[in-house]
Amino acid sequence: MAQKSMHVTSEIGTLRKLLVHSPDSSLGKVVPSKAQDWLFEDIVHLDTIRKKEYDYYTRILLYFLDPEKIAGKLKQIDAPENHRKFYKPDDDGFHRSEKVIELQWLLADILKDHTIKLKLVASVCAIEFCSYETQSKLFALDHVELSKVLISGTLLDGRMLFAPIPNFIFTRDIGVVVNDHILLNRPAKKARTREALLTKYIFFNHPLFTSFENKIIEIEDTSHHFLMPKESDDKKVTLEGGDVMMVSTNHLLVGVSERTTVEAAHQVVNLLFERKLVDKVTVVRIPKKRDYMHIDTVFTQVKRNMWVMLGNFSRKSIKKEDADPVERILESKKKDDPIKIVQFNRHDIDRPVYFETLEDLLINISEVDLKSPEKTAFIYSGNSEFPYDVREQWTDSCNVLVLKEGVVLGYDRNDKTTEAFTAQGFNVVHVHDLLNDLEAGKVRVEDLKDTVILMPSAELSRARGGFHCMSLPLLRDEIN
Ligand SMILES: NC(=[NH2+])NCCC[C@H](N)C(=O)O
Repeated sequence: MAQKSMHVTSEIGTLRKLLVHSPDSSLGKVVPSKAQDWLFEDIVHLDTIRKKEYDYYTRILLYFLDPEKIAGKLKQIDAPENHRKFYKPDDDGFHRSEKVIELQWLLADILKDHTIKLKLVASVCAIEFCSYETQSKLFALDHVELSKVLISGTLLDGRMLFAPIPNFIFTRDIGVVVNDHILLNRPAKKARTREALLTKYIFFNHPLFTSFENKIIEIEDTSHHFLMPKESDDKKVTLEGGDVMMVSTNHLLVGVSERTTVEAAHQVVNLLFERKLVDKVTVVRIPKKRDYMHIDTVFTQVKRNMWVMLGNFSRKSIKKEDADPVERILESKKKDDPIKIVQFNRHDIDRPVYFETLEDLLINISEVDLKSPEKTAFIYSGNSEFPYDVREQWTDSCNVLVLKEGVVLGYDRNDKTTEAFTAQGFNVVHVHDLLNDLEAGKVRVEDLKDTVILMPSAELSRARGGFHCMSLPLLRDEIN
């Protein structure tokens, strides 16, 4: 059988291809007064985020997914006279990996085509309300420069035409591969609208994605929404990839959250069932809160039988409330709405299954869908100790990316969560040391098992996303 070029059936199969976007100058343009609108809580230092943080992500991804590009060459690549050109998408020396795929590079590629350029410039100018003159000016730019301007919003001479899209590094939210299809998002926040537009053009037009022909799923507003008065926003259709998880060949999770609406989840269930893409869709409703934003900020998978999650949604914290009824009643006023979990089965759609707690669902996935013979284990954010649990969740302790089963990338600042990994028998290694050992031949990627790779995070974490958010997996090995 020919090797599939785009296929994802789990969160934990060995990662072979993904889409990323390295921090462009947008991140250096976030101003305090716009930080919240642009979905950052703070401003970040561009040079640090690039050189001291994100470059490590690129290196480790290439080491695992496309080693020919990097193994044994790091010293040369990082020599000062090379000025990081290996990491710069618009530079001739850019790595151009077809495994660790950079969106800006793909965008520049499709803009070589006259018709696509025309359509995309007009669409961007329409959503950004540009003048006709600006539109003509943009159209006159060459494809590489135009790709930069469409992302950063700024011309080479420094003139700002429209807002940057600093959240473009969170490629997860753009779309999710469901078996051999891709489900595109519909962002809830205005700050992320242009991202969705640019990537839609890439998926429909770039030759790398020909295997997605007729397999791109888009969701649309319904007349229920656009004919209604403005207040009835519950019919709005928005969906972000952080709320979608392909947990097994036949099973997709969809979060209903600050970003993804009930109406969108409803459409996803129907669209996927019509196409017989999965048998089960579980809708996980979490409180609409900035801290949580998507389901992947409160849990992600580590191994077939292991998950990292926020204890607030744990069976234990729900039980604790039974202890003292007065306390429970008073406390419950300020507690989050409980999580609600409903699972639909394509063959018996009128009889959904309800799960009481998040752990019940995750155990069911591990033991029923993934047939794990071992007991399911949970690692809790901040080891479930207040206030570390919520502090570390805020800096994405629950948002890890699996490179291969049991080998995950996480932030180095979440100390208590890291301790909880150690208690489960995990090795902990800093990416810097791991890269040195890999280059020295002391360690091989194939030999790594049950390991948390700690990534520098002082600046990156202020953008409010972790490595799960910074990745759009396109190909993962099947797990058996
Ligand atoms: N899948 C995720 N959790 N993505 C995180 C996105 C963070 C980004 N600043 C936002 O608020 O949109």
